Amino acid sequence: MTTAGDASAIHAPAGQADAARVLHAVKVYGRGDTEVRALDGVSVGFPAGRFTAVMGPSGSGKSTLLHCAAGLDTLTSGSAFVGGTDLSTLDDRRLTLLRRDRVGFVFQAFNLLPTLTVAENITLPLDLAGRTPDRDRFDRLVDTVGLRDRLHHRPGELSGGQQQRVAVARAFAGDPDVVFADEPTGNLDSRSGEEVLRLLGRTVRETGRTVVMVTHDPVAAGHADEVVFLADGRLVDRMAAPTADRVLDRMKAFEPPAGDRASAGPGTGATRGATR
Ligand SMILES: Nc1ncnc2c1ncn2[C@@H]1O[C@H](COP(=O)(O)OP(=O)(O)OP(=O)(O)O)[C@@H](O)[C@H]1O
Repeated sequence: MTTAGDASAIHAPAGQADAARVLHAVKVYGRGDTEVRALDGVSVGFPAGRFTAVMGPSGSGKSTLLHCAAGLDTLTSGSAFVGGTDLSTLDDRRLTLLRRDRVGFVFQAFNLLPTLTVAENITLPLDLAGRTPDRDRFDRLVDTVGLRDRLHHRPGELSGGQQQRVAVARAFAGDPDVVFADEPTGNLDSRSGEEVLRLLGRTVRETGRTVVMVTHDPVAAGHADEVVFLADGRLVDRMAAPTADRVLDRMKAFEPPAGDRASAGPGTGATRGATR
């Protein structure tokens, strides 16, 4: 295992194509006194057919990395690729099309359309693209997420866990290159969260899809094939075959020394993750 500060030695396993990656990614918010360097030269690939979790303390740049890798935000410098496509070469229209056709999203807040049924929410990306959903594929997806008896319900009639499973089905409906999930279990109780995590893991393993998930929670990260760790906007480690305990141990290294903890205040990522 590599150590913090030795970022040059952190590589993905050799020989695997990346579904998405960023190279020398820098993201600066604000300027002058208020400048924040949210990403400070991150190079990381997310291998195709794998479930990768992104972890790190609060403010380490996880969401920024996810948003820039997914084309929801632009880098200050460096490059972001989905498959072989360099996002910086796309104009707004082509970027919108790439997000619609090649990327799936799952957000903490579900983001379902309340007036549409479950079935309509799932096929929405395809409908927007003018594509006809493949019936068999749709059926398999509905069975995988366990929502067959809820297809004609509206999101408001579902539990949070069920709503997030709809969001997962929607994210995979268009057969995207990669699904980006930002704290997908953040609004769920631990049992519903566990179901969503198992669903993500199963979908990756059974269909060869790719998932990149930001989380604070070592238990959530333990469902991934690999965890990448950020600290202060830099990639500091990768862990293959993670378990919740190993991830928690690694996160403890980010906590301030005991003497500094009182002044650090509540809510570092490590602390929050450990207590969920
Ligand atoms: N729109 C913005 N304007 C200014 N600063 C921002 C903006 N978005 C993020 N930041 C800053 O960039 C840094 C990284 O933020 P980011 O949300 O990526 O971290 P994170 O690791 O996802 O944090 P958390 O775990 O708390 O969600 C933080 O210091 C944050 O305050």
